[in-house]
Amino acid sequence: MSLSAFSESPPAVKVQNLSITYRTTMERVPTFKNALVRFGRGERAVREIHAVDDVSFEVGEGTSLGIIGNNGAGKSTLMRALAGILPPTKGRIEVRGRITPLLALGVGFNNNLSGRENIILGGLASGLSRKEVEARTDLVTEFAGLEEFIDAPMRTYSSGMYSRLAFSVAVNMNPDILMIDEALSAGDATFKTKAAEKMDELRRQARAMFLVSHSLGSIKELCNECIWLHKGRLMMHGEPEEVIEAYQKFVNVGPSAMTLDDL
Ligand SMILES: Nc1ncnc2c1ncn2[C@@H]1O[C@H](COP(=O)(O)OP(=O)(O)OP(=O)(O)O)[C@@H](O)[C@H]1O
Repeated sequence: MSLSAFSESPPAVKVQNLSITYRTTMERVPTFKNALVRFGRGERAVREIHAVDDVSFEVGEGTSLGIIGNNGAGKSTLMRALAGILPPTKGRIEVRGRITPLLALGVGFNNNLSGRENIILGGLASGLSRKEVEARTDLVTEFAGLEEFIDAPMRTYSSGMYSRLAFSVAVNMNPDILMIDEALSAGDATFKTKAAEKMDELRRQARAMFLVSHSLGSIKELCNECIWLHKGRLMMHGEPEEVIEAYQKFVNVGPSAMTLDDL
């Protein structure tokens, strides 16, 4: 499907020829000896990873965009770039509105601080004033169901408690553009239901929503558009049904596999 089919409403996000390249050193612990050996072989000390490679798309207001693709396809990197955490190596990103930068849930949390202090951190990071964040602290705590633990350091939290708080921060700061990376895996079954309801509400309010998930069922349920990335390239942009079908054909797992975690 062509991109123009989606561009009736003004774009909330416009991505043009975006490339993100990571530069990493070859060794965990660089040594002089290894550097000499590499120099002798004429090898370079840095490795470039083209995590996002010349990707262009537009998302109109009111869109819920699912982002799918195998491990390492570049989904989280694209989300980080959209949130302004990673600068584009090449290309442009235009965003209209305030974005919540809590992506992979809890990125940016400090484990030595209490839950309450991390709510403040997360809120400030999403562009609210301290007063605005403080006014929301009880709501965030209550949504996460962590009233008793909110003043304990986050290192003492279970992983479920951790992700419940991260999700609650992400969704309760009233972002214009909501970005969720695998949110639906947050917490137990009860919390999942609550999370899904909250996402539904936000989807109706937010200017746009981005959801990265390996759960293709969730993408179908929650999104009205979908992009599929493969090795940093945009393979397809269209309606979730058709993009998921093409993706499943591509990975040859058949339509019955709704979760592709092991890819
Ligand atoms: N900080 C980093 N430094 C170097 N390379 C990175 C970094 N983060 C990601 N990469 C590489 O960039 C590529 C894309 O990674 P990314 O995390 O965006 O993929 P993904 O689609 O979100 O994967 P997954 O489904 O496993 O979460 C991978 O090859 C990965 O190894």
